[in-house]
Amino acid sequence: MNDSLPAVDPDVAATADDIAEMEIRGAATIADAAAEALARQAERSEAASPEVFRRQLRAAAKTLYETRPTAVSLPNALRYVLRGMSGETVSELRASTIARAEEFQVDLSQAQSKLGEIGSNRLRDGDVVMTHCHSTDALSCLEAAVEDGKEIEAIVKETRPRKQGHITARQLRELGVPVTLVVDNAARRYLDRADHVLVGADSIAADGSVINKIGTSGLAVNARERGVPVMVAAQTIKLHPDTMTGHTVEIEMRAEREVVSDEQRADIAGERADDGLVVENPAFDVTPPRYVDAIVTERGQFPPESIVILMRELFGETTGEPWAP
Ligand SMILES: O=C(COP(=O)(O)O)[C@H](O)[C@H](O)COP(=O)(O)O
Repeated sequence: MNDSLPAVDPDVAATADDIAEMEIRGAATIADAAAEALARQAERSEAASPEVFRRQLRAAAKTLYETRPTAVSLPNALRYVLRGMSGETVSELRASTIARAEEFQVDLSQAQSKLGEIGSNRLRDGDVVMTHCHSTDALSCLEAAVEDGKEIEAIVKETRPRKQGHITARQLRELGVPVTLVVDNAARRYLDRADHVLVGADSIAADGSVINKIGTSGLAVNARERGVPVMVAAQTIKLHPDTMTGHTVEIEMRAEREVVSDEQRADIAGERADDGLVVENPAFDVTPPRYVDAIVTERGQFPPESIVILMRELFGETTGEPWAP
């Protein structure tokens, strides 16, 4: 049924471009923007029939879905909004879609606050927390701890190649948290000072594996070796339902220019042709459950091995593609 889906609203196309180019990034923020884009598509639609309206919304969902493959919050958001599209007329469909998108956005924000309260209970006054990348779910835990009056210090990994650690450092400084910014290679050395490693997630698999920014798995292994507990802050929108039926999570490979410029590549390649030089840039990696101490969600904290129970409760066994009729 996806043949000849109609063109999407320019705002939807712009949101899709922003997600692909990482102007909009981070799993929760992507989900929020995707729900918002579907609402815009519904609002602007001039469909002459309910069937045309539904096809436009499916086309918008497909365009958004195809931007980045790893954060499951994106298809989960699209599926949630499209499943709430109901009514016999275009105006009923429009109203239900917009209402459902708004409900999703409100739930997302409330889940993050709730998760933050739960996660902050793991943090004690005076704790030092090491972070990786930039996660709004992880920051929610730190913010709640600070609001509770706890003195928290942060060691923030830079997170090459895109340096999302700078965003984390800036937001932590806004909260008044003392920050030590370190390059990724310094993480093991600074783990000696850390009481927790705190990261977010793009997807959580049914076996409790955590898919997050490249470098998370190495950090978790080092933390285990150093005896530092690893806490993953992830709303249930990050649970990947397809992994219950054996599917794996696709790891996004991004452009080599994020790692080396054309000039740098030419310099490395030297006199030889480029063929022998390969630059790989995986954006995410998989941390096995044995290196994770707790997954903190808005439904409570879970040992990674038991997350599948929550996943079954929330998603059932079947999912399907977000835009499937
Ligand atoms: O890996 C990243 C972002 O990767 P990118 O910068 O490539 O999108 C974040 O840790 C998760 O998405 C969780 O973020 P949040 O808690 O905000 O959902």
